[in-house]
Amino acid sequence: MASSATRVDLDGKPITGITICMIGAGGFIGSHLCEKLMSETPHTVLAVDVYNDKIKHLLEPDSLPWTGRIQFHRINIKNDSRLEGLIKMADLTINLAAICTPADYNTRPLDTIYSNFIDALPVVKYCSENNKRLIHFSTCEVYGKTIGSYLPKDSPLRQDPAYYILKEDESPCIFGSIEKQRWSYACAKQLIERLIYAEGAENGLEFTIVRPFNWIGPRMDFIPGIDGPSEGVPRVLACFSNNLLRREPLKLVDGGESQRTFIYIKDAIEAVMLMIENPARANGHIFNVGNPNNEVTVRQLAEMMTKVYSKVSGEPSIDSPTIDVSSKEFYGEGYDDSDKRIPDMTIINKQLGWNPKTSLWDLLESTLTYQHRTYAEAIKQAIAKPIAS
Ligand SMILES: NC(=O)c1ccc[n+]([C@@H]2O[C@H](COP(=O)([O-])OP(=O)(O)OC[C@H]3O[C@@H](n4cnc5c(N)ncnc54)[C@H](O)[C@@H]3O)[C@@H](O)[C@H]2O)c1
Ligand SMILES: O=C(O)[C@H]1O[C@H](OP(=O)(O)OP(=O)(O)OC[C@H]2O[C@@H](n3ccc(=O)[nH]c3=O)[C@H](O)[C@@H]2O)[C@H](O)[C@@H](O)[C@@H]1O
Repeated sequence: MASSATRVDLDGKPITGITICMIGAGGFIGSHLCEKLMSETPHTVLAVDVYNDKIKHLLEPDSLPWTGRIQFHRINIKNDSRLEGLIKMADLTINLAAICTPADYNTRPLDTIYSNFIDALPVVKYCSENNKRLIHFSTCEVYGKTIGSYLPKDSPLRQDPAYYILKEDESPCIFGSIEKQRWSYACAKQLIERLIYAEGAENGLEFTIVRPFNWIGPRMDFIPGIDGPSEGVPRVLACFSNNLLRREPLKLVDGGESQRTFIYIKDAIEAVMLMIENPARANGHIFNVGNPNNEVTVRQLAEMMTKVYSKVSGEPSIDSPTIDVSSKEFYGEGYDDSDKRIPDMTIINKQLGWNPKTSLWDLLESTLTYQHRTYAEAIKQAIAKPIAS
């Protein structure tokens, strides 16, 4: 329930309720953001998506304390004239809609480019023309590869943070060649960032751009064959969860040497809330949102998830918990990878005073407890079915 105590922003001013048009509200991040907005703020959400399974618990039944403050609009933003009306009704638009799973970037590059650039264009245009504030979700993938990755393997400069820390206002965007279609997503996101920035500079659009660094937690993507296609390839948290639930080895792409920093979705949502409620501090900025303290290689992530899953499920791990696969076999031709992703936190710290809190072990423990509770029984039944029939 929205707290009755007066809520204030970072400058001590009372926060009044606003209307937010949230596009992509039915996805992983959108579902957590809607939950937070409903339970802790007075704001109203016009939730736009083609799916609503992940926010059903917020929409039904009619007796929920926030009834009337969230409305679902089943709209495909590619071709629906109702979008502009919703943006006009709102004080703020948050655009989360995108194709954003690496398995799609090199196998469906056209859909990826259309989704991340072309389909986002009208949203930017309507916000700019109607003087509405926009929070747009970009990605840490816009940084691409680190400068350090191009240095000789034995160069001592590889250990120098200047060659790998990713800074919003300084780091270049380094992508592979055009045949490496993995970068179709990053390139489309980069161009929409540039367009939004230009709308700000030339037409006064009030914008904030978010670059998430591997946000993970409950409701991320799907478990193949249970609540998504059997042959689908979700992001790494769901791939590894699926393997653990099915007692299969976790697949390490190209040796699992790439490095990532993972952040708990609930920590990241706190940062977005600060952006929503402190426009004067957030407008005109691009923010990295990640947890620089939670860096692991993908192999280390697999090992940690195996240990945590054993703990939460009470089942011992299998004898060979991981297996190596090539990226060509796993993702197909045209895959490439970001080598290392550590966010610089200076700007978000200065503007919003935000810091992540949750350790990788703790966030995996709560997330894998959720995965086990939600899926273990369904997986058992799915595995038993062919034998029974
Ligand atoms: N999760 C992360 O760590 C992460 C990292 C980097 C960037 N991002 C960005 O954040 C945003 C949200 O990511 P997410 O993890 O919640 O992804 P998600 O796939 O769970 O959510 C995206 C939502 O957008 C909806 N959508 C897509 N196209 C649409 C259309 N044409 N019309 C209406 N709805 C549409 C989808 O149905 C989905 O519910 C994306 O823009 C993504 O690129 C996320
Ligand atoms: O989440 C993010 O911050 C961004 O990064 C992701 O990209 P990536 O981190 O490469 O995507 P994952 O699917 O989560 O893969 C992470 C790493 O694990 C590896 N992987 C994935 C799945 C698997 O089963 N095994 C495996 O080794 C991948 O090759 C990659 O190196 C996606 O592009 C976006 O969701 C988002 O923009």
